[in-house]
Amino acid sequence: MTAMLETHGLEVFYGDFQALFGIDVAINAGETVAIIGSNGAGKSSFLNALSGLAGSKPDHILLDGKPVGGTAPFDMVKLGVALVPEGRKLFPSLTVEENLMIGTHGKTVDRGWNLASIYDMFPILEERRNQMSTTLSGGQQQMVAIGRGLMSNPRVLLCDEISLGLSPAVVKDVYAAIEVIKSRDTTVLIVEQDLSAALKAADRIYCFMEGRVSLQGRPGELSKDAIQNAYFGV
Ligand SMILES: Nc1ncnc2c1ncn2[C@@H]1O[C@H](COP(=O)(O)OP(=O)(O)OP(=O)(O)O)[C@@H](O)[C@H]1O
Repeated sequence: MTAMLETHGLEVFYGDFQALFGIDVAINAGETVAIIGSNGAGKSSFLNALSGLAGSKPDHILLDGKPVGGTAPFDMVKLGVALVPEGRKLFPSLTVEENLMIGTHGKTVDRGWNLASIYDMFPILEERRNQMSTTLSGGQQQMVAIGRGLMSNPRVLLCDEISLGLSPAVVKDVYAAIEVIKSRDTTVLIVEQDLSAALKAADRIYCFMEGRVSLQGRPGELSKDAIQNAYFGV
């Protein structure tokens, strides 16, 4: 079976500095995959390459077996790969609804994500639809960022550190939304420093260390020690 999205020997450079050293990752349609790893392991660089924000060689990233590495970010969205960026990156001068609508620009296929389905998942956003995004709490802003990504009706949603800086109760809400997204046949790739959140949500995990995959497998099949070794390098 051809994976929906896969990388083969993916390398990412920032000038002379190499952040990723030959990453092989495969994501099948309908799966939720988590990339875990400590600060600087290369998780964001990986998502940036998948979303076209960081350059890569064409055949280092395959979508349905076709080379897409180095494709411009907007064209990746049109191909069905949407990013929920670290730090949310909402437009501060726009309302909640305007921020959500920005996401529709890359939409090429209707997979059922629209304002109604986003508001169904996050009712608080409907209440606040006309408020400026800056007036929302951190958790609500994260909901807008997830909603904006979904508004492009992606095949795969790439989520970078969606629990960062949120209280445990809000993290629970955000991950409840991930369950809804999964149940609607959207493939999800999450980058997460919160190990327990990642292990709970993911069908499979990849652990990165210093720009390389240090461990991969299904959460239930990996021992706590193996994960800690791969994560911290102890
Ligand atoms: N724009 C950049 N220019 C130069 N080096 C960078 C840039 N972005 C990231 N790096 C470096 O690449 C390496 C991987 O960083 P990356 O942000 O991908 O890791 P990460 O696992 O996402 O960490 P974090 O959780 O801190 O975001 C780090 O050494 C980082 O300093």
